[in-house]
Amino acid sequence: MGVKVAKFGGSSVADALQIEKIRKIIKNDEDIKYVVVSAPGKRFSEDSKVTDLLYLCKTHIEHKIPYQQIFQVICDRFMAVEVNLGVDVNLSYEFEEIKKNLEAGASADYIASRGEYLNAMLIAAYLGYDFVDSAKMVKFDEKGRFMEELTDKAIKKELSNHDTAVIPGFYGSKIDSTVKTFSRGGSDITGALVARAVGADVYENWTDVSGFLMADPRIVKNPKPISTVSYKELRELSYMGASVLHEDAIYPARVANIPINIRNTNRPEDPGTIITSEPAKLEEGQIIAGIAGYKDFTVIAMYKNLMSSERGFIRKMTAILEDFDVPIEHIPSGVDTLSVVLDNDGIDGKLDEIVEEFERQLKPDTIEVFEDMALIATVGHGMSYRPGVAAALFNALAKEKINIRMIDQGSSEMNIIVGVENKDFETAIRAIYKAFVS
Ligand SMILES: Nc1ncnc2c1ncn2[C@@H]1O[C@H](COP(=O)(O)OP(=O)(O)O)[C@@H](O)[C@H]1O
Ligand SMILES: N[C@@H](CC(=O)OP(=O)(O)O)C(=O)O
Repeated sequence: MGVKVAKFGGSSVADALQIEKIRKIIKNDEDIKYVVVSAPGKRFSEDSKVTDLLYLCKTHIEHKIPYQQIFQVICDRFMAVEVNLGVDVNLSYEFEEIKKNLEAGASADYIASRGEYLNAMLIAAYLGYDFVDSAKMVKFDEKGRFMEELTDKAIKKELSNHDTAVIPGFYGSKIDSTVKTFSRGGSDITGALVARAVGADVYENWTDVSGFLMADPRIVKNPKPISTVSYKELRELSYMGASVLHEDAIYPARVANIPINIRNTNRPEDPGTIITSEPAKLEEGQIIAGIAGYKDFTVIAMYKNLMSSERGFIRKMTAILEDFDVPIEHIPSGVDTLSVVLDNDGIDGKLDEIVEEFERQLKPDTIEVFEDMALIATVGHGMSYRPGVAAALFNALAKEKINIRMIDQGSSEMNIIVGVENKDFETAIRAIYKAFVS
């Protein structure tokens, strides 16, 4: 008998009906010993995720606006699940505790984490599994940086006392015991950490699509599924916006060589996508594994005569951004040109000051700023050393009259990233998909 870790995302645990589906999945596979769950997600497209409602309570309190009505909506959702599953976990006590902490000024991370906490308690009671709080196992230092080794040891130690357990995803605790969350979508990371610590044979990630698709199904109609893909290809796609798996969930599985299997809770008969160190198995004639991207970047493009022979240009540029505490996404460069791609959230309103500082310290001949840009990555090991791939991609975009503002090809030749205007994002993805896949 083996050991599997199964993570169920928000849509898979959105209400009692969905939780009944996951019970069937678990009962049909005795190897699923450890279950990681998210907070209830959307039940239909206009619905709210519990995590979003929890953050909303916190912002209401910060702005001294009554939060009780939103909190009641959250309580009602959990109470309906408790009644419909026929379990009793003393929710009214839990709600009172959360309310008390909220009013005493508990952090946004604490309040956001309660969705996973309450859902895991309910699901553990329903499955007859132990509830094990992640705050005991997933550790962050005093600055909020994730502590990999300590976490691995703590999970191993704690779970050695439990044959079967339900564990809330998304959060852990700092050394001072306060709650700290991963970034949004972080339950995928918790699942991977548990899989690594218990030496799972496979890490199953259950969601609402039958695996990784070659493009975002909200943009491309019926994109082809990917049956197998490598950790590296998947990390590129996740990092570039394919939200089905958090980009940081890949590392823990990869170091322990644990295959990740993306599955659909609503269609458990589908095999989904298997992720290992092997490159994507492509159909005859197909050269890419997938396309992903996201919006809201700024590109600052500089030209300076003889830039290529100037010493320290890039160092000075990165030092300026470090001083402003702005992370860099990409640095595409030409002979005497250098662009830097920044995430708008990361710029945090400091664009004018950054440009001024670039002008003062770097003295470029020209400096251009392109706001409202989107980045699109076309990814696949099959692209390496194959002539004509970039040309086919640029032709596809030219045919749609889309301006490419920036091009960046990773040294592995496993991806080509193009920058286009936000307004062209969806059309560009469809054009690339059409050129390479259908
Ligand atoms: N390449 C892709 N393949 C599959 N799904 C994708 C892709 N890109 C974006 N998605 C979206 O990711 C969603 C699943 O991720 P998410 O909403 O985080 O699920 P969960 O709540 O189960 O964690 C899908 O419903 C789909 O709309
Ligand atoms: N509930 C958290 C964490 C998470 O991973 O959720 P999901 O599995 O639904 O993406 C969020 O909404 O960010």
